[in-house]
Amino acid sequence: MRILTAAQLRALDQATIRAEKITSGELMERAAKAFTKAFTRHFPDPERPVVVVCGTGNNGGDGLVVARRLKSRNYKVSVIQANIGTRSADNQDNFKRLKGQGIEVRQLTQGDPWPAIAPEAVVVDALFGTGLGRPVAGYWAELIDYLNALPNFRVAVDLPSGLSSDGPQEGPCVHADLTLCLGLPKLALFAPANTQLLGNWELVTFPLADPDRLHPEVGGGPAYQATLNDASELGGLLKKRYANDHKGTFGHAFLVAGAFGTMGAAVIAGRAVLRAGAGLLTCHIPRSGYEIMQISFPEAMCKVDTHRYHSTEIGDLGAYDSIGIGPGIGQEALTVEAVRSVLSRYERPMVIDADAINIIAAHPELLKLIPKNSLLTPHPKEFARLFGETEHDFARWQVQREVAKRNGLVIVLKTGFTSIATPGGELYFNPTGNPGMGTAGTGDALTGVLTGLLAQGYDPVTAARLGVYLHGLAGDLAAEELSQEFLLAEDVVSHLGQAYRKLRE
Ligand SMILES: NC(=O)C1=CN([C@@H]2O[C@H](COP(=O)(O)OP(=O)(O)OC[C@H]3O[C@@H](n4cnc5c(N)ncnc54)[C@H](O)[C@@H]3O)[C@@H](O)[C@H]2O)[C@@H](O)CC1
Ligand SMILES: [K+]
Repeated sequence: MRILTAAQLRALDQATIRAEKITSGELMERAAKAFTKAFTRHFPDPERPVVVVCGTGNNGGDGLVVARRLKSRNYKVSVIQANIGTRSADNQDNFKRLKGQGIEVRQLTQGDPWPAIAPEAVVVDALFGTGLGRPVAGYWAELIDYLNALPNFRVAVDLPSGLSSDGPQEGPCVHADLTLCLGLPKLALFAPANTQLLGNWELVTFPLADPDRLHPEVGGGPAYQATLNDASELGGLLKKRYANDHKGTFGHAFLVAGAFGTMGAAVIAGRAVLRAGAGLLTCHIPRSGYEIMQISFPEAMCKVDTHRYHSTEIGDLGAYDSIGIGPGIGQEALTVEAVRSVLSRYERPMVIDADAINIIAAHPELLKLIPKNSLLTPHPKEFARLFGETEHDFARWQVQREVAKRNGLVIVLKTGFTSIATPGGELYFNPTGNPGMGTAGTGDALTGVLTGLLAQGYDPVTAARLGVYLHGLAGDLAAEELSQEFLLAEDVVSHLGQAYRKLRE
């Protein structure tokens, strides 16, 4: 599913109107109908009052249609009409259509005292959407502050009013508890800095033209800026398994993980490699980790280092279909040399995580040794160590894209909505996962999943998109069953089976 800028969304609306021979009013009706359906799912009780706060653009127009539609379902709905500027044509039409419906409308003009809103009412925020042209200021900014100070549950139409859809946040913004985003996702939904403003968000879909056909209309460049991974596409990327397949078919993975005190990282990552479907796994570990590994994880084969506590000398790599390196390896000088040697000798895409990333950050000359199309999986702090600090989420995505392209790498930036930048310049966002996964070892599990997918012959971009999705989905299924608080990394790994099954459905 494509992620478009506000300007591209406007072009898409026009393309839809032309292609389907409908009016803009009919498109607004479509959007508001889909919104109302989602809204009534969240708030099924028509007795609970709903106050729709409408602006004068099409976001306000949506709000007016929503009010009319809720009224026809017998909801106790009223409207506050904020007279911000000139009404858009569809706003005007829908304002007229409110007449005679028995909906109370209160007008709000600059300088008016704030309207009273019953505390149990759901406030529907339809002041501004993607048409926001500048930060909200003056009286209307104070209205936003007033709404934010109320105890009411706030549901945003399309975007919380005041939110910048395509860039860093400037100015006041409604703090929504729930955002029902219309049509296609906007980049702002994925920015960690916007989490508090958006509340939970959901996408409300309705038929729109195909954005991939928009190119000429938006004046060059790609017709979309990023893509949201969705199950229907990813499910189709899963490889089939045949009756005569055997462990050789599914690849032999090699994992360099663990040190004295951090052998758990090797156990978790190793389990994830095989649970993701790789045929064979060999782990390179320091001598003191040998019993730990063999006892807790008998399915793995072990290559034991000459050093008791760290990995220092890593042997022949020729036999392996994929390599994962980094979880728990530490940053000892001898380990730095071991990483250098692996990076310079292996020629296929590999997975680089955790301490291997920190080692590369401390020895930037290593970046050039990384085999092309390898996967790097930094979290934001590791990303900053590698590629420098950025001012905001949008700048970081830009840097992520540039470094992925320049170095020919797949960069997996681990956040709430993990982003994946590819050597071809694409940016993908992942929708699965939950805060319960913020617990020790889940990153090691992701390294294992990715290494396991590469071993099975998935191309690196597909491995990243699938791996991040499956890992997050396994975490979601585990949290559903066990609660977010209870979750351990091993629960994520043990739910990979259900995640695969669900994705194949
Ligand atoms: N495909 C879709 O998703 C559709 C979306 N529609 C809705 O249309 C919205 C966009 O509508 P518009 O483009 O009319 O824009 P908005 O309704 O978001 O706001 C534009 C209005 O606010 C004014 N304005 C902008 N920034 C301001 C500021 N800082 N202070 C004061 N006034 C300001 C503008 O001059 C204009 O009058 C979307 O967010 C969505 O809700 C639908 O109606 C049509 C279909
Ligand atoms: K809004």
